[in-house]
Amino acid sequence: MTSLSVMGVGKIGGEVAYLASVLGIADEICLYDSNAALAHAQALDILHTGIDLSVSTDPDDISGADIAVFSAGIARTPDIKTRADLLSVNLPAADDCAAFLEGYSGVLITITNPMDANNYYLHRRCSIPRERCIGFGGQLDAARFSGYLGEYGIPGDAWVLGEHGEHQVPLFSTLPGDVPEDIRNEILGKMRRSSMEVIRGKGGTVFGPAWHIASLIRNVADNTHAVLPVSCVLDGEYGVSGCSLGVPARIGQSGIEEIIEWDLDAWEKARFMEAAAASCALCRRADE
Ligand SMILES: NC(=O)c1ccc[n+]([C@@H]2O[C@H](COP(=O)([O-])OP(=O)(O)OC[C@H]3O[C@@H](n4cnc5c(N)ncnc54)[C@H](O)[C@@H]3O)[C@@H](O)[C@H]2O)c1
Ligand SMILES: O=C(O)C[C@H](O)C(=O)O
Repeated sequence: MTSLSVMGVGKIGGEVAYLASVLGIADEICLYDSNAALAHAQALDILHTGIDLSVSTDPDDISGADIAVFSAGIARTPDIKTRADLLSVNLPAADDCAAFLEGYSGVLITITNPMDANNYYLHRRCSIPRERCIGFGGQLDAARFSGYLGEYGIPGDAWVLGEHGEHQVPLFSTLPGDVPEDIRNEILGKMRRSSMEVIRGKGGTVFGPAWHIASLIRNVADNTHAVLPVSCVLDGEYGVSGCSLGVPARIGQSGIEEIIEWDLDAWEKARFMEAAAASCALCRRADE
């Protein structure tokens, strides 16, 4: 029995609620949106699948859920160059949803961009312990990285740390073979541009992120202890504090069980520290 609340049930939140329902990950869901008519319609649409689950649109039920997803706010259009550009426009949505998360004792998953800064902001604003604030993005970035590695005929598992944004850090040192710096930079450039190709074509990324968010929710619900690339509020790990950033972490029912510190090579370390500087600066701006 897992209960899930989704705050912001537009393209991504709606798809996550649908997937969590049809995949049997959650059997109790609460859907909240500032557009109450949309939340009502999404609830009805899910109920019309005929799946046996309970669906609420009462915001008072948000804080009772085992897992809460924050996906409310504005998404990028082709005119919005970076996810960081969404900070000030999405803080009001974070504040609105934070009001429902006071004293929250479940696991919060942050989706809304800039995801790392919003994860840090909600951790502080709602006093939710950092272990229970998981930022989503690394699994999606890793899937994209894996696609590019395939294009270049490079074998190995794809991992992406750092910021879910311009400062993402694909790991090449964990691959079996050496990848020269010019190829690393070429692949990183493609990764930075990859979601915009989807946004331009269909108005937003949905299937890719929703699939991986559902998988993250399942890992929490099923207490798998799997190691995944997720954004964690750092307190000295990797030499960084004062922001949330993508790192390998063990995930279970209580949230982040362990942050794992991997040895990065010089190229990765330099980019990880750039990511930390960028994320810390955004987090400070959010706190102002
Ligand atoms: N982390 C990731 O990998 C990832 C992936 C996809 C999308 N996103 C981000 O998720 C967010 C949502 O994207 P989307 O495509 O679903 O957008 P969307 O516009 O389709 O849906 C957003 C929903 O949030 C609601 N909303 C806005 N302000 C609100 C508030 N104050 N309180 C409650 N609800 C509010 C809107 O009514 C809308 O239904 C964006 O910031 C987007 O960039 C992140
Ligand atoms: O790129 C975006 O703005 C949406 C999301 O963060 C994504 O990576 O698909």
